[in-house]
Amino acid sequence: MNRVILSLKNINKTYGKEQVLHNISFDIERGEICGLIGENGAGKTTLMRILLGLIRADKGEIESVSQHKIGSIIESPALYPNLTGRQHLQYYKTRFGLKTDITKMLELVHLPEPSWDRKVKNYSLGMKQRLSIAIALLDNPELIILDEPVNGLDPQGISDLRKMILNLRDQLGVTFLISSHILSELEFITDKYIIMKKGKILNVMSSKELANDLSEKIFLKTSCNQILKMFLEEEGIDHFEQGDYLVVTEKERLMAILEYSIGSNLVIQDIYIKKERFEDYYLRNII
Ligand SMILES: Nc1ncnc2c1ncn2[C@@H]1O[C@H](COP(=O)(O)OP(=O)(O)OP(=O)(O)O)[C@@H](O)[C@H]1O
Repeated sequence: MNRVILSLKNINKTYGKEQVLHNISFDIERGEICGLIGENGAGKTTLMRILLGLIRADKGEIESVSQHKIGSIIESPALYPNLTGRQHLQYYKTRFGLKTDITKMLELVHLPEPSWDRKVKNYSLGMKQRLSIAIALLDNPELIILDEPVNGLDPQGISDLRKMILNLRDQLGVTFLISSHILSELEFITDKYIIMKKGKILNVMSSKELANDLSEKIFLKTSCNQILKMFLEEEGIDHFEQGDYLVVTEKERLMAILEYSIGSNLVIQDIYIKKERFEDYYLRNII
């Protein structure tokens, strides 16, 4: 079975004289959680609106599962302050002639039961997000598109949203395309990163590839760092000093460093390896 459920080929979009999307191409596979990452103005929202058929691309092709199987929360969803959560789902269910079990949807998005019959004007932002996702799920979509869903949520809200997205993927097999301008917000849940800059695709990489790309540094504290430093300089091993530590950026030279230290009777007082944070990688490579 073909696992690709959405395939973009050379999507271009111009507003007036400004070309905001340049030859955007990538595939999304069934059940994947894809992070669409890019700084403000990179073109994420424009691309998502094209995917949803809200605006037209100037050029390019989108091959997808049937359009009605894409759910989305792309702009602040139309929530009515004086309706309850349950009434919202009932309203959309009737409007679109659906047969979905409303209680199941409310449970799936982990909206606490006491709030089901409370007016939405009393909901927190996180609860509104969950209700919006429940609405998007009503039509049993294969793909859900979320535009910056993390915006405005506190750390607990972000963690709850991540758990909910994983649950929906695992329980219903829903595929997600989620935009964010902060890489670490989607860390731990994203299978694939689609990284955009100034309307272009900079990179499409799996989370594993990204993890391998994160640099690692060895922090070393010995009984005499000066002796070790001389060795590093002689051998041309890239390093710098930070407080009591020598920091080596070439992890593959670790064995040589340890052999030298032991051979020179240096006592290794502390050693640890620190992996680059997602955010630093992002700053180093993307912005
Ligand atoms: N309706 C429009 N008319 C003219 N220009 C537009 C329109 N919508 C977006 N743009 C421009 O297109 C570019 C991409 O905007 P877009 O909103 O897609 O980026 P984004 O990555 O979603 O940014 P953000 O993270 O700020 O939401 C920007 O330069 C923006 O000013």
